[in-house]
Amino acid sequence: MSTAQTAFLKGHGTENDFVILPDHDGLTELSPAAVVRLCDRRAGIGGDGVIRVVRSAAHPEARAMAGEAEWFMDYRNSDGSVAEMCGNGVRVFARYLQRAGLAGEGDLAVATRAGVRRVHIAKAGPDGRPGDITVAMGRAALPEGEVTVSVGERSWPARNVNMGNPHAVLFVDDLADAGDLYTAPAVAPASAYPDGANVEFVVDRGPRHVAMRVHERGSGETRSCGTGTCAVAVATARRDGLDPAVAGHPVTYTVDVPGGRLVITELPDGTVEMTGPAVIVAEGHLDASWLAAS
Ligand SMILES: N[C@@H](CCC[C@H](N)C(=O)O)C(=O)O
Repeated sequence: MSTAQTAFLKGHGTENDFVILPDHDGLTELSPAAVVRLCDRRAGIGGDGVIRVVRSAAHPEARAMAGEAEWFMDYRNSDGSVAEMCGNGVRVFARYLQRAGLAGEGDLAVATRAGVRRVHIAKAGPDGRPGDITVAMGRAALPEGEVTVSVGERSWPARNVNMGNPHAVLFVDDLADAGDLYTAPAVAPASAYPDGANVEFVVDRGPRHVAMRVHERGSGETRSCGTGTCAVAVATARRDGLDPAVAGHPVTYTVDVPGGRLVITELPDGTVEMTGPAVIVAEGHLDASWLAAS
């Protein structure tokens, strides 16, 4: 990374936080080691992941989507691994584009490794507070087969939900049942998740209202996971005997996370919409020699 390419921003969506690297022309070599250094909360900027902002036309994985979406979200987990999709990240990505004058309030499309996602940036409030952002997250896939999640000696049946990235959703009596989540819960069978899993622990809060904790693949416990809230809403709806495709009307769940609240709606066509906040908190420049040392 050269000195001319070291601008960064820091942002979060319901406290799922990211280092944002504008690299519009795709000139930056971003190694897994550099991602780990950037996400380090003591020796780096700190974050659950890194979002590189690249023109779709400038990225080999996104070139085919360039006609539909000008911008590609190159998302990395804090351990340096690549992920297909990040729900909170897409909202923060859109907020970055808005702040940079590259998108306005209203509709835009964002290319991700899970495909193009359509985004709507709501108007700012009368107090100037930025409007919430809604993302069309695509359809949830619900692979068949039993899945079990274990923490220590305890095990629960879980639902396999894929929102472009893999999730195991389980219902517990108390969110404390998840334990300290310093290590990843065990998910079996391994064959259900060849690329690993994000794991969501869910409790009921009221009618169509749940709360969750998450252990994210590649990042550990985070304060929120957008794709996770979508997986949770769909899994909870099925548990409650609700399928919008059968009912013929949308089904909405409020999902509380440690870092805030997201509202998730599954539509009769099977697609899922996520609405929530996105905040840019800082903007600056990285020391290029520090980053080059990784
Ligand atoms: N926090 C994200 C998900 C980020 C990717 C995930 N850890 C994975 O590896 O699939 C979200 O808001 O969806």
